[in-house]
Amino acid sequence: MSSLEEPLGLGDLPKLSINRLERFSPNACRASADDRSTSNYKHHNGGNNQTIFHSSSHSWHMQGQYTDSSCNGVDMEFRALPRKVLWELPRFVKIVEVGPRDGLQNEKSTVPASVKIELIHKLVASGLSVVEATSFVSPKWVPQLADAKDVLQGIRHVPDVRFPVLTPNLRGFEAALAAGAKEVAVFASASESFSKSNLNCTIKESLVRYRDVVTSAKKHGMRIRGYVSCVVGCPVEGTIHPSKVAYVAKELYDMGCSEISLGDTIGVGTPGSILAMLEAVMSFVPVDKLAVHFHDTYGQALANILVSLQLGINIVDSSVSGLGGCPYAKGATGNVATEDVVYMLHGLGIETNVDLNKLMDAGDYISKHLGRQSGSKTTTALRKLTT
Ligand SMILES: CC(C)(COP(=O)([O-])OP(=O)([O-])OC[C@H]1O[C@@H](n2cnc3c(N)ncnc32)[C@H](O)[C@@H]1OP(=O)([O-])[O-])[C@@H](O)C(=O)NCCC(=O)NCCSC(=O)C[C@@](C)(O)CC(=O)[O-]
Repeated sequence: MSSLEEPLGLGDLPKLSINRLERFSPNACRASADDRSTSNYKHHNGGNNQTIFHSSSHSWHMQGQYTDSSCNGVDMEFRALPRKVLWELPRFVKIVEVGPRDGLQNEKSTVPASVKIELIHKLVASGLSVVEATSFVSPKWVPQLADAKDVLQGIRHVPDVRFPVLTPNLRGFEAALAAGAKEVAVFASASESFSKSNLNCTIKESLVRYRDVVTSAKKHGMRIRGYVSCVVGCPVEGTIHPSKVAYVAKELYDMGCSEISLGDTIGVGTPGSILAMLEAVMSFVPVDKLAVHFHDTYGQALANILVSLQLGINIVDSSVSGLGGCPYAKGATGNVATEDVVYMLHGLGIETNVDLNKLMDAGDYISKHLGRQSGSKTTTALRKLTT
């Protein structure tokens, strides 16, 4: 990665020539070795999820206590800020790339299976370890993904990467199994209207179907992801109450889904509404089982991710180049771009194991195929700098 692609961190701020910020350079007012030991090293989720507030070799450090005598009261006050805001951030975030499925299911022209396969290979080459590959849904409903079997066939030899696929019913599950899927996802909604338009059934009916899918998947030792869509708003019903989301999330979790992804399908959430929704869900589902899935219709997705991370969530869904939109959610734009998520996370010193450069190559590949500019602001900015 060239220096241009390195996200600006706090350590870069003195270059902005703002005097007061110079105090925040990485070498100013370093914590003593003792400070960096136990008191500033926090674990949560029973120790599985280390927070960023640690003393590793990230591009910048945020120790919580400072013993350097040159630090006066004002310094201390400013130094408390990153601690206050960033204390809960995880050290590592798992990105679930949904571009090949969520991204391409809404395209006007159908993308050939060979292009989808090449895209998935490129995404994997960037370091992504979970790529949602396709859906085994009715081709009458989503013709863009009618080639699900061919896509799975084309990636069957890729080692060490998880490729979950969407299954709306037992029929889809069986087709996925026969095609070699090792992991499936079921997708319910917190909105009755959306459930009807997306699955042609009520929320309760969908949960009954999913119980069958989960039971069968478990028999085959498969991991099951559960989605809840419309977690803050529905294109028909408007605002969705957090209790409805909590109910569906709990049902999916209780039936055996190992991870619950909370989808703001139409991208109307703000950190305020997301916080309220997450608080409700977290009363029923452990935070380390939750993922967030934000569409960026109103430009709120990165802010919503940040607030989710602050609450302890460390799994984020995103779509390369911001591809996407749901065919049954009018007006919804793409998912938050994976490139932008990676840029933000790296800027916060959070590890992802993703190479931004290679990820942008994957984004360029699919954008070129679709004949349009990348929907990633990071790619747009960096490409301008480098060409
Ligand atoms: C659930 C159904 C099938 C019900 O659709 P239906 O019409 O009520 O079902 P049906 O049982 O009457 O079947 C209709 C036809 O589809 C066939 N069929 C039935 N099932 C399958 C299957 N699995 N695979 C292939 N074919 C299937 C079935 O055999 C029949 O074929 P026909 O006899 O007419 O020739 C339909 O509504 C459907 O496929 N819906 C999926 C829609 C979809 O994929 N939407 C996008 C998902 S995105 C999302 O939910 C949000 C998310 C996850 O991204 C998160 C977020 O952004 O918030």
